Amino acid sequence: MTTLMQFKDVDVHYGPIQALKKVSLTVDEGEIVTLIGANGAGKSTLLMSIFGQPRISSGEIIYRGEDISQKSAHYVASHGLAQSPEGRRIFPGMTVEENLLMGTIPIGMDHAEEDMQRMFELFPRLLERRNQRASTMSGGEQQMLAIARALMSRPKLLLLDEPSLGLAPIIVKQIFQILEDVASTGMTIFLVEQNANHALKLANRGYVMVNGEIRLTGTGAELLVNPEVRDAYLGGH
Ligand SMILES: Nc1ncnc2c1ncn2[C@@H]1O[C@H](COP(=O)(O)OP(=O)(O)OP(=O)(O)O)[C@@H](O)[C@H]1O
Repeated sequence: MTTLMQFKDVDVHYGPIQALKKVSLTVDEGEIVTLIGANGAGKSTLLMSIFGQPRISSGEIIYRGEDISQKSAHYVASHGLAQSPEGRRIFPGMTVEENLLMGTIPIGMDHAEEDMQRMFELFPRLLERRNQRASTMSGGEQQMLAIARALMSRPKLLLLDEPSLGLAPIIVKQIFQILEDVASTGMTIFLVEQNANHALKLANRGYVMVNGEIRLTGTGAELLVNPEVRDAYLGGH
């Protein structure tokens, strides 16, 4: 397997607070890897550090053989990394179509029309809403739009920050079904989630983060039955 992204002993500090402590993890091509952990564990910090905000204080972030930890967000985005951020951050006043076009910024408009059609096949709901302002859509639809927008830059690695956040269980199920569909196209996915149950069922491998440290790692199936994971993240079920 080819390693696509690797964190090697990464530390991140916010002033006196150490948010990431010697974090090491790998994502291989074609895998779905999840990072689970409680509120405040450091999951978003890890994702954002890929784009240089915050900058890491030591260690390396290797992407396709190159240390990208000191590169600009634009450099990272134009080299095949796309993120659907926590809270979605779509443009509320823009239509679905306009939001999708914003996703092409890192690569240019050459394939925009063709890629938009692909997104409408993957997300039929977005086709129905293509001329609607994003702010008028439901939370689940907005999440679909955020994922589709990230895919518009033809990423090699799709980074997702808590796609289930604030959504009703039935919608969460739909979102995870879509992620399975996206993964079946060969896309490599790194998924940060508090919803351990769904995330571990979807993922090939997972990491558990506690207070900025990687506490456990294993296949999704192994972590699902791990007693510590069950107690802390699956409500003991
Ligand atoms: N900009 C910041 N300045 C100072 N401290 C921060 C900043 N952002 C995050 N932190 C702190 O760093 C730690 C990790 O936060 P982070 O948001 O990465 O956690 P998380 O696991 O993503 O949680 P959540 O699920 O709430 O997003 C927390 O203690 C948080 O308070």
